[in-house]
Amino acid sequence: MPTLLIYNPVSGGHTAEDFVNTHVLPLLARAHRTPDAVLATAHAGHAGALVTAHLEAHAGPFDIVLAAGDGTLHEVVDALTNTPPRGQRAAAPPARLSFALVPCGTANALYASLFPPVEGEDEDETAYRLRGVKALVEGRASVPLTLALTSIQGPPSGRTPPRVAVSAVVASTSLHASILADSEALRAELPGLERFQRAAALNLARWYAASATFFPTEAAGVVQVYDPAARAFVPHQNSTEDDPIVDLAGPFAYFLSVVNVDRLEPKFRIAPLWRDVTPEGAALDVVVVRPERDPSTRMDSEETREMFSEKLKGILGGAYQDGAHVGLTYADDGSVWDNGEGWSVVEYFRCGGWEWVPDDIDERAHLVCADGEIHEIKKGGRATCTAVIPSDDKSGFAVYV
Ligand SMILES: Nc1ncnc2c1ncn2[C@@H]1O[C@H](COP(=O)(O)OP(=O)(O)OP(=O)(O)O)[C@@H](O)[C@H]1O
Repeated sequence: MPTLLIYNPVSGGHTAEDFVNTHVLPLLARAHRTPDAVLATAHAGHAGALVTAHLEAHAGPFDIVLAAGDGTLHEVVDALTNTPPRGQRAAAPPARLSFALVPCGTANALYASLFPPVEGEDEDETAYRLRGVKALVEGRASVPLTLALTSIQGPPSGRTPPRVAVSAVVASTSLHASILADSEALRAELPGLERFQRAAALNLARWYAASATFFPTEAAGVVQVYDPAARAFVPHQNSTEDDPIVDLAGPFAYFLSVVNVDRLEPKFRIAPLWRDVTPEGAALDVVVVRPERDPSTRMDSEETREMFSEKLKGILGGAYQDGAHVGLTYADDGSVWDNGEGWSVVEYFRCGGWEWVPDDIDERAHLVCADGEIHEIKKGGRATCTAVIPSDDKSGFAVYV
């Protein structure tokens, strides 16, 4: 199958070029899979343009070896989904595009989720980073990717058509979108994961004024929510087959949906159920924290937000303990337990889609993050996110595992 190798020389710790030359190209050559082209990205947005141009000139299906992080993968799936087919892309029926990922980014959420690091296993780092390429050269089947399509719409009276952001990892608002909006400015100073922690500290006390709506998955027919007592997904109490849509009032502290991943960093398992209870068909897992579920939150004030920010830090810290946050509940006095009794602290939804309508007065609630890229909802607008999966094994995107 035609193979294209693309690397982003500035992803993460700038290791991609050296790693490709030293390890990836020799491995491909030994397997007689020398790429038809080896291309380096020269600027933001270039990965999408390179792949689109290549697919317009050559017929698929294609394998792409991608040495980069999640943001570069996002550029490729976003560009191909949003660019009307021309050339070979228009002449031939849709062809599947399969990626062999080489983790060279900062977070590498998708790679870490597909190949979760095993505690105590002392595989060396080079072998670990070559697992995706090994799966390709060993001829393993690629696994289809679910996509999250987030339509960013302006006010009903506006004339700009909605922009559809395509995610293969995350679509979020609230704290996560604020972190990604602020962390980019810290990239030069802090090239590693620390920049996300620094940006988190700046934003932990913010609450986001918005309302959200959840739509059911086709498979379940209802919106599901994780029940810490049952340790399982159950139908949300407001979702029935006749009336499955669930509305949620703000304020929100955290609102993050994922596809394909259970973690955002190798050890940060924010959506553990994605891996523990594999979704059937197209689905999104959405992790929500609403501060007013805390029984000790009596009124909204700066002091309350500061106090809740400490609690939120502890709650999200559960993601570093193998996803323990999803089992936390509130005692009557607002303290947080893990005994399964009381209100769940985190609302963990499995749904087919969601809608987010920010209040006009809250500027930060207008930010939406799609795989690290930040979009802004115009005043009076909304964001609507839907999960989609390839309709057959000849279309869409897939990854070698
Ligand atoms: N030559 C280049 N110069 C500057 N920016 C580039 C270049 N090539 C690509 N980019 C930009 O680099 C950004 C970051 O890349 P990428 O997502 O691969 O790494 P990362 O952000 O370090 O990792 P992760 O997304 O896994 O945390 C991409 O969004 C892309 O727009």
